[in-house]
Amino acid sequence: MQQTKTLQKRKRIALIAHDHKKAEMLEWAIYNKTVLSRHELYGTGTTGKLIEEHLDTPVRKLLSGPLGGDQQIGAMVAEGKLDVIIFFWDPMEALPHDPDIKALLRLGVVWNIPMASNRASADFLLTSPLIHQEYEVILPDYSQYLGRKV
Ligand SMILES: O=C(CO)COP(=O)(O)O
Repeated sequence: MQQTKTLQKRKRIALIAHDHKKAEMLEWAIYNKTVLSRHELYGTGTTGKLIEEHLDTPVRKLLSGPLGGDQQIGAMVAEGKLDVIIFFWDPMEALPHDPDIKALLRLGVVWNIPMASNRASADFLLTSPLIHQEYEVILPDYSQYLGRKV
């Protein structure tokens, strides 16, 4: 039988931006302050602090990315504790925690999480009627992997 989960009206949204993308993330977040403040916001350390200060909206701050913040967000995804990820990652610079970034992006796909990596897609997500709706999502079926002998 297919497994589903119900996404509440108030979404749990993770906001993450690399250093060269922080200004863009902040501008986007300020522009979308009204919508964002209706949801539960999470962020990696520095991004979260920046957004909290400028939006005057509480953001649950995890560790800074290079110190494990991406992994913490990834763990939340795996545990079904996040609904949306807005992650403006830097396509122009290699970062020391690249494996963590890749791991987070992978888990977002594994768990069928709506993810935006740039402003255009973030706008699509935030203007979707689903952002304020309660709705049911079908969870991916990984029983074939769970049943496999390692
Ligand atoms: O490095 C990050 C994500 O990979 C972001 O971390 P900060 O928000 O702490 O800068």
